[in-house]
Amino acid sequence: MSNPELPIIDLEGLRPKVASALRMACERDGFFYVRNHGVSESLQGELESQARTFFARPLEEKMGMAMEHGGRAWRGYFPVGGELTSGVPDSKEGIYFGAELGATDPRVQAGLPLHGPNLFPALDGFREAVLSYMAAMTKLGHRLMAGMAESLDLAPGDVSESLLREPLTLFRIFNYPAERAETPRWGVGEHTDYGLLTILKQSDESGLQVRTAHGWIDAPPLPGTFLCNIGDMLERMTYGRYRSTPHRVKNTSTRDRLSLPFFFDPSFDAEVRPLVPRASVEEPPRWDGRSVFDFRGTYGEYLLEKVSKVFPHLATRQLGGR
Ligand SMILES: O=C(O)CCC(=O)C(=O)O
Ligand SMILES: [Fe+2]
Repeated sequence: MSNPELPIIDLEGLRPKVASALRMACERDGFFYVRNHGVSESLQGELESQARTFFARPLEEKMGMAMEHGGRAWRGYFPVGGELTSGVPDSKEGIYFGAELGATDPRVQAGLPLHGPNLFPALDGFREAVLSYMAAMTKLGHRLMAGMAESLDLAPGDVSESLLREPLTLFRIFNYPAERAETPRWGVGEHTDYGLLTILKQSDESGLQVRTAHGWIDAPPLPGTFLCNIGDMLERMTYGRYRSTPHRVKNTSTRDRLSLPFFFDPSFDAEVRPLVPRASVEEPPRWDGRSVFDFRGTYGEYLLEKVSKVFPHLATRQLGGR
């Protein structure tokens, strides 16, 4: 199931060349690697080593910053089995982060869900590494979305003004424990991502699989690159011309697998509307039988509906019974 075919896009290439490579990748599988992305290797190394140190701590200590303590900001640690995909517990543990907002921020004062301060472990340098990495990823997210706009023959402002005034940036660090069972469980079941763009860093262990038109293929880590994929909102904006493609994870290696997805999503209050003319192609059938076009409302509402399914218990308690 290995596949060298997901394209690798060099971001230092000429702009029109990058735009046409993005167009081809997004019309095909919606998955592509990027190289020459400008994010420091030493920062990535530091973050990975901080993350490994954290996950190696005793469960009791990690539970000290569990998501139950994160309130409406929806931040913190969840243990193996704590998150569900399509109702089934995932074989992974992880930490949820987002933009660091203090108590005086108007959005926090207004009690807006998913906005607020992060929970950080008491490890020297952890907080700094996460915040620097999120800043670098936000910059890369804007750069990639400018390329996406160009790839759709849109002016940069068409996307940035309507959707990216205050992009919602979510960052997760996952650890998929080495599975010793003969039939390893799913680390994450089949799903699509909710927003615009996911930029993924993986440790040396493979495990991610992508459902292309030709069947499931592996999307292993490649040195010096990030793996990007587009989410439901980009599919919606383009009437399905760009694909939000299902993927899933199984760690079959004998080592724990770390993955660090960064989600670059529309502003919470943005209503995501199609930005390109409707093509004559039929909408392809979706993995979950639901259409990304039926939904009416803001991106925030779409997202809350999704997260309340993956953490039903927390959603009732912390988001007020959604
Ligand atoms: O761990 C991975 O490689 C991917 C995780 C993922 O698909 C997600 O968090 O949406
Ligand atoms: Fe995903």
